[in-house]
Amino acid sequence: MSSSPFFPRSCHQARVSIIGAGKVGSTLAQRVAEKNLADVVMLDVLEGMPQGLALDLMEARGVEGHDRQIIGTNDYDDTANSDIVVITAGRPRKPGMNRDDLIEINAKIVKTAAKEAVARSPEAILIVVTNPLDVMTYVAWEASQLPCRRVIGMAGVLDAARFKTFISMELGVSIQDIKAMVLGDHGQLMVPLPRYTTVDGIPLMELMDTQTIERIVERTRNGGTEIVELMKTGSAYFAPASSVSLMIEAILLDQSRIVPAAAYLQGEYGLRDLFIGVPCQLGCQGITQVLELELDEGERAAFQASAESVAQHLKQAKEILSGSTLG
Ligand SMILES: NC(=O)C1=CN([C@@H]2O[C@H](COP(=O)(O)OP(=O)(O)OC[C@H]3O[C@@H](n4cnc5c(N)ncnc54)[C@H](O)[C@@H]3O)[C@@H](O)[C@H]2O)C=CC1
Ligand SMILES: O=C([O-])CC(=O)C(=O)O
Repeated sequence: MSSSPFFPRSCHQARVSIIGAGKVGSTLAQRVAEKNLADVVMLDVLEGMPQGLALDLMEARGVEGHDRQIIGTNDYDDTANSDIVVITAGRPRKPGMNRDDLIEINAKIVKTAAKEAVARSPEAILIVVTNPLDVMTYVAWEASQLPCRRVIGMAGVLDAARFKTFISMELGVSIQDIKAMVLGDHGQLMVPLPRYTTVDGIPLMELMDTQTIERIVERTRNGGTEIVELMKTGSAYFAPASSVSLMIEAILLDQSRIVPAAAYLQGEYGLRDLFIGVPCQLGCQGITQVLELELDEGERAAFQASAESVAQHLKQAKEILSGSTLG
């Protein structure tokens, strides 16, 4: 077919595949397409559902005015040659549950999704969203057999966004002036770092008393739970989708941004062989650098406790996947 002047294509149209077209996946598809970052393929096990959502998003183009292609599918072949694969497939938690309660149900889903998607996009960068995040990122990495720096877990951008939100609400200042850092697992033991958090360069500790900071840190740790308890069915998806979209933008535009994300540690922070939230530099190769922050005694102990919890739950996931605890 001769190329038409009415349908220009750049020499490389970036393509993002999203495995799991539920709340987070479909909201992310909208963000990626409407920010004009990439064409999007949404895959789900439910027949017709990703196809219907994709058609709806295609029709929105008539108003939003972009030319991105959005495809819905149940077939992994349609995800081939993606630049980025995002895994959002799996169950969200219900009120009263911890994220770790999802290990059993989500480990097999994530393992299959990573294997099937990366087999068709061997050059892709893999971003994992499914909970429990740090453990599922490890499961996806092992299944995909990708180099570790091309597998990244999304949580820190979201946790830091929540920390920034609560600071901005407390001080009545624009969120644009706040920089916040959160380390550790995406769970009850996450480690928001007030010492590395600033408002237009002013250390947070000069603007708030210790008690107020402690209250905001606790609300940040409970950020996901607060929404689960309010919603009753399902969990947060607008801020999670925005957070993944920021990471996709950093990678596709090779922005060298520093964001907290779950990365594979190989001796950094004295830890090995696990994924956990640390400051990472993101570019077109994935994680180009893991930054090691100087931690004081309390911060180091909190990070260590967080890592121990991830290691313990990772062991549980490995046992489930090897079949040794299957009844
Ligand atoms: N890392 C983070 O910060 C966050 C993680 N999450 C997690 O993301 C996951 C998705 O959350 P939601 O989108 O709200 O859930 P959802 O239930 O709306 O969507 C999940 C989708 O996965 C699909 N799915 C299930 N098994 C599949 C398979 N084998 N292959 C392909 N698709 C499959 C389901 O049909 C469903 O459409 C949950 O595990 C949730 O806990 C959610 C928010 C933030
Ligand atoms: O709370 C949940 O289960 C979903 C999630 O990870 C979050 O919103 O932080």
